[in-house]
Amino acid sequence: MIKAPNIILVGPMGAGKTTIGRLISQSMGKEFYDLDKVIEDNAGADIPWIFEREGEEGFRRRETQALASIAESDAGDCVLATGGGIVMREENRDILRENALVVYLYASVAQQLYRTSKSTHRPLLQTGDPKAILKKLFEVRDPLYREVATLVIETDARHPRSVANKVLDAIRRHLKMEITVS
Ligand SMILES: Nc1ncnc2c1ncn2[C@@H]1O[C@H](COP(=O)(O)OP(=O)(O)OP(=O)(O)O)[C@@H](O)[C@H]1O
Ligand SMILES: O=C(O)C1=C[C@@H](O)[C@@H](O)[C@H](O)C1
Ligand SMILES: [Mg+2]
Repeated sequence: MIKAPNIILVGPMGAGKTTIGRLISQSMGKEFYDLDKVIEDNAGADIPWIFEREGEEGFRRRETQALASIAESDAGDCVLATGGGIVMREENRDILRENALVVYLYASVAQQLYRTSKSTHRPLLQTGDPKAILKKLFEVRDPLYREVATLVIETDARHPRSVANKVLDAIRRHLKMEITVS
């Protein structure tokens, strides 16, 4: 049997990367990592604290280090949920493309807004009108998510379990296709 590669989920805040990542890791029998959590564990502090003390630039440095160490070392054995801004650095996009099967979880701005509205742990949404911020981020980032992704999965109007099943089906189909063409 051909071993599946590392699976990395990208997409905006509230797309469901953490939720869906955990579900598909269980189904695939792979280790699950959430990059935001890895960054927090490495720093011994939470994301709002890192943004406050080190600025977004400090957070992005930590994010690149954490991504590189997981993507390049955990050969084929993990599902990694990233943070919404992972595609902002070209260096990160190269790591993503070279080391994993990347899945873009697409969510409309309306869904992003709804799903992020119940929590206050995302510093970028604390500085103004969340809808306008999410819209602006989406305009910049949607093409970058598409640039690194092998698979794009729509998540609006779907229960997390149903999104997870859709992702698993798409991965299976994709890997079979890779086997027949190579
Ligand atoms: N398909 C879905 N339908 C409805 N709610 C969802 C769906 N996916 C995730 N959620 C809910 O949306 C919220 C945000 O999900 P989650 O934290 O998984 O997003 P994320 O993509 O990891 O965001 P971030 O980039 O900020 O880490 C959670 O409360 C989760 O339960
Ligand atoms: O969209 C972003 O830039 C971010 C998303 C979160 O997952 C965290 O990684 C952090 O709050 C930044
Ligand atoms: Mg998350």
